[in-house]
Parts: sequence; C-alpha cells; structure tokens
Amino acid sequence: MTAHREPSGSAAHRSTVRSLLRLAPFVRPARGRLLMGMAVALVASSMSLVVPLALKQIVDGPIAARDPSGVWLGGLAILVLGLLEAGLIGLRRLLLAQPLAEVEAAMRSALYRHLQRLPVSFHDRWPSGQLLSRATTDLMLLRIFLAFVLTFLTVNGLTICIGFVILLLQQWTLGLVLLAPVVPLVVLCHYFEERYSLAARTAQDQVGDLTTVVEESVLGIRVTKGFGRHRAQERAFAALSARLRTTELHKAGLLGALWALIMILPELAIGAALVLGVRQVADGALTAGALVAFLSTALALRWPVESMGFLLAVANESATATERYFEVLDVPVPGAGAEPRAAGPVPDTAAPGPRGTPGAAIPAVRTAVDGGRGRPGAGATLVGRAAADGGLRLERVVFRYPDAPPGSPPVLDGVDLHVRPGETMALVGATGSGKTTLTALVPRLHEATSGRITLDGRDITAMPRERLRELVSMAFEEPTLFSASAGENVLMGAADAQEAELERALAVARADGFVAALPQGHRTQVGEQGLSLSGGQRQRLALARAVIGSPRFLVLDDPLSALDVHTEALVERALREVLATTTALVVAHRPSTVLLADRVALLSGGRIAAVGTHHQLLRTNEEYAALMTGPLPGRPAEGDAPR
Ligand SMILES: Nc1ncnc2c1ncn2[C@@H]1O[C@H](COP(=O)(O)OP(=O)(O)OP(=O)(O)O)[C@@H](O)[C@H]1O
Repeated sequence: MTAHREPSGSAAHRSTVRSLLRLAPFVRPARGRLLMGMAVALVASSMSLVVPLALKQIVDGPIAARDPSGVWLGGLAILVLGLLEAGLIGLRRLLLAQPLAEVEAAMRSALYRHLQRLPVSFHDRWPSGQLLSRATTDLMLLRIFLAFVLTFLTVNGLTICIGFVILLLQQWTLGLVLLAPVVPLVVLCHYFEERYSLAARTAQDQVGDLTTVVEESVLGIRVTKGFGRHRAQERAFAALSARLRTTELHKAGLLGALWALIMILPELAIGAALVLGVRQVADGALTAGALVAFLSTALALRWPVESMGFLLAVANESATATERYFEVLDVPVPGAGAEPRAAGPVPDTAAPGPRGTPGAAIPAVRTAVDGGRGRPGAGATLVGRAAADGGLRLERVVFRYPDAPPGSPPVLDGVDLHVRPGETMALVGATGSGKTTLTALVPRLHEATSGRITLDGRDITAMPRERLRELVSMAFEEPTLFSASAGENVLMGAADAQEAELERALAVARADGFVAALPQGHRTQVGEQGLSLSGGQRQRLALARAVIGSPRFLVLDDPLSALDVHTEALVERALREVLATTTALVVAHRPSTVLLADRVALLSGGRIAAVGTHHQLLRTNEEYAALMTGPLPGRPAEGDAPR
C-alpha cells in the first residue's frame, strides 16, 4: 500500500563529509555566528582542561605546604572557572539558536518552493509521506546537527588534540600510553560509518513510508470505517512499524558496540597509565601533584572522547538527511531557466489583462458549426484570421506518462483539435481514453511528449508560466479544497479579486446560497480538504474558483458530476453565461453537460476521432451515440434528444 514509488536511496552514497558540505550555501548567512559559537564552546571546553592544572598547583602548593588560605583561594579560582564555563555554554546557545532556526526555515522554504514548482508527474511518483518526512524530521535533524553536533565534533576534536598535547608535555611516556587506542578506534569508526549510514538511510526512508500510511489512513478514514478495514489498516501499520523498529534496533546495536569500544579502550589506557604513573611516583620520578594533574587531564578528556561515538552517529544520520533533502531539491524543474523572465504580452487582438475582460475584441462564436473537421464555420469567418490562429489549438499532440510501462502505447497519440475563440468544446470519450490527461496538458500540469499547443496562436511552452496561469483556469473532477475559509478557497482562482467578484463567482457556481447559510458566510472554515462540505458543494466552490478571474480560457473536467439534477440545471444556466465570454474545453460524460458546448470532440484511440455538434455526432458516430445513450452499442434514432 505504500509502494516506494520514488527512487529512494538511488543517489550514489557519498561520504559523510561530502554530503554535509552541501549544506554550505544554506549555512553561509549564519557562518559568523556559527564560528563565534564554536569559539565560545572551545573556550568553555578549555576551562575543563585548565581546572586540572589549577588542581596541580593546589596539590603541589598550598596542600603540600599546609596553607589553608591558599587552599581556599585555589578553591575559589576553580569555582570561578566553573561559573565561567557555565556562562560560556549559555552564551553559545544564545549565539546559535536564532541563526540556525533561520537556516532551518530557509531550507524548508526552499524545499516547499521547489515542490510547488515541480511537475505533477513528480508528485505522481513520490509518496507524500516521503516528502513530509524530508520537510520535517530530516530538517529538524539537520538543525540539531548544526547547533550541537557540528560544534561539538569540532570543539571536542580540538579539545582532544589540545588535551593530548598537554598530556604529552606533562608526561610524554604516560601520554603515549593514552594515545595507543587511537589507531584501533579510527579503524572501528570507519567500519561503523559505512554500516551505520546504510541503517540510517533505511530508517529514515521507513519513517517516510510510515508517514505516508498515517496520512493516507487519516485522509481515507471514511473508506476505512465504511468498509470496516480498520483492522487491516492496523496490521499494515504494525508491519511497517515493526520494520522500522528492527532497523532502529540494528542502529542501536551498532551504536552500542561502537560506544562500548570507545569507552573501554580509553579506560584501559587510563588504567595502564595509572599503574605506570603510581610506579613512577613510588620511584620518585614523578610528583603526586603531577600524576593527579595528568590523570585529571586524562579524565577531563573522557567526555570529549566518549561523546565522539554519539556525535559521529548523528553526523551520519545528518548526512543521510542531507542526501534525502537534496534528492528532492536536485530534481530539475522542467523549463526553469528557459522560461522568459518577463510576462510578455500575448500577441493577439484581444489580449485581456490578467484574467481581465476576456475576448472583448473577439465576438463570441456561439453559432459556429462546421461539421467539425477543423474548418472555420460561418461564425468563425466573422473573426477571420483571429479565429483561425486564435483560440486553443492542439497540433499532433502525443503524450506518454513518464512511468508508463515500456512499449505501452501513448495515452494521446497525435491529437489535433481547435477550439475557436469564444467557443465551448465538449470533450467526450470512454473512461480511460485520456480526457483528463488532455486537459492537464493545456495549463502544463503535464508536458506534451511531442506536438504543439497554442493559445491565441502562441505556443504555451514559450509563455511564462505566470502568464499561462492567468490565461487558463481549471476545475477538476475531484474538487480539491484547502484548510481555509470558503471565500479564500474561491479567491485562490484570482490573486487580486475583490469581494464583488467573489460574490459574482459564487453566484455563477450557484454556491451563494449554501455559502451564505454557513455560520460565518464565506468566512467559514471548510475544514481539511473541505470535508465538512458535501461533494456537490465542494464542486461548486471549485467551479467558482475557476471562474472568479473571468479567465480567457476555461478547462473544466466534468465539473457537474457531483450535482443533483436540480442544482445541475441551475449551475448549467449560470455556466452558459460564463462560457459565452470565454474559450472553453469541457470534459463531459453526460448529455446535459455536452449541451453546454457549441461542438463536441470525441477522443478515441488516443486521437480526436470526430468533431461536430451533439446531434450530428449522435447521428453519424456509433461510438459517440453509445457513450451518450447507454452502454449498448447501436445507432440511436434520428434526432434522439439527450436525456
Ligand atoms: N499518473 C499516471 N501515470 C501513468 N498512467 C496514468 C496516470 N494517470 C492516468 N494514467 C493512465 O492514462 C490513461 C488515461 O487516463 P485519464 O484519467 O486521462 O482518462 P479519462 O478519459 O479522463 O478517464 P475518466 O473518464 O475515467 O476520468 C488511463 O489508462 C490511466 O490509467
């Protein structure tokens, strides 16, 4: 149920450092504060190394000389050092918290912006949970890495180096004993890194799968309950959860083994140094104070050394999170960069402003009927060349879904269609014939594999997307609403629309009545995905959203399917007014919707098989007649009226 559709983990495994270096552009604005934070942390950490040296002075000085005031003074000095260390730790947090929260926010915004621009085909392939987990848990992990892990990897690394220099300067023989475990530890860390990276990647992908299941379960709760599938859902969730638990346990096992070795080897070395040091003190080669100072320094290095296991583990997970983040960000946006920067004017005689008064210079060709072979009819001759070049034109359009099985025929295989300026064209075809696919090509939700689509003579691929979105408005068969008010959902259709336009659009879609009856009118929240509304109400709001900007081109995918007969008749009447002022392509399954159109195009076998009026096609096209009158093939009687 949560087939992993996206190429998870397909990117070649980079080394941890190389992966993490990709964060540099995002971290750049915070690098000053980051470096200051590291410097402060280093000073704080050095305090813990200075304390043993002060201790040596106290043991060899005032304690040996039995000087109580000297001991008090030494104690006070150690207390001041401790307070200073605590203050510096607080300062580090203060320095890093805000800039790193901004880095996280910037990365999340970049991801969101990119996701909005990626084509529908990308979203078809990637489960939403995988994207959600990248935008949430992965980015949170990266903030923790930058704020804590990166700092302490650097600081503790430096502290260990400085500490060993001090140890070697204090007692080089004992220092070498402590250095002995370094070589086996480096080898072990390398071995661990490879295995832990793999486990971390698996776990993070599994979290994405789990998120998808939870999301689907919540959104599909009605189906789950309606079909009594909650036990099956629970079992599916439990199975995925168990997989994740196994992976996490494997990770914990790896980390536990590394941690144990990182702790045991230095402890053994300290034990050996203690035995050797005591012998040197007994031989008089070393003072007791010097041994205390040496061992205190060595013990002060315990936390930096021991923390390395945990820090390396989080660094590994952060590298994986970085890879997962950039797997999405690296997906190119088709046409980005090639797109014209400025929204140039559409070279036609009737270019409206953004969703402005459409078709003012092009008279509506409401009566144009030409038998449907693409030759302009009587109405079209009124507008001469504008009609010939204008409107919506598809030329030899071929489309194949990127993830279609190899060798399968394209969904659209040479579509030629001309919707004249001001004309409404119904698109009819058997289920699965490609109607929705064809409509999605006009606003470039999918890119045509080959062929050309023009709006008023201008190729849509040569148009800035913003301009295309202004010209073309859509209503989908599945009316998607957002967690916002009813009015805000409609206003999404036109950025600068005012209250009066909202009222008009609601009236056109016959949504004004039920919206006014909501507790706070159009300001009423419609709940997640508008699920507090009925299917027909959602569809009418989606229709209002499509028509609010008085778009020049309207693409409607069976916009009346969820309406009852009475409301359908009301909406149809209002739609006629809208369609009279725009060029429209309307996917239709029912004769009542077809009758809104001037002409009908029949999509069959990936091509436009016939174009004509409803009545013409009923008479002349067997497939069309079967689609409109019932499942049984057969030619209807002459003049067979729809419905
Ligand atoms: N994202 C996708 N990836 C691969 N194939 C797809 C995808 N979406 C649709 N298809 C296939 O493309 C074909 C056309 O689908 P489309 O939804 O365009 O048909 P339709 O004519 O609108 O059907 P209906 O009348 O049932 O809504 C179908 O065979 C479908 O399985």
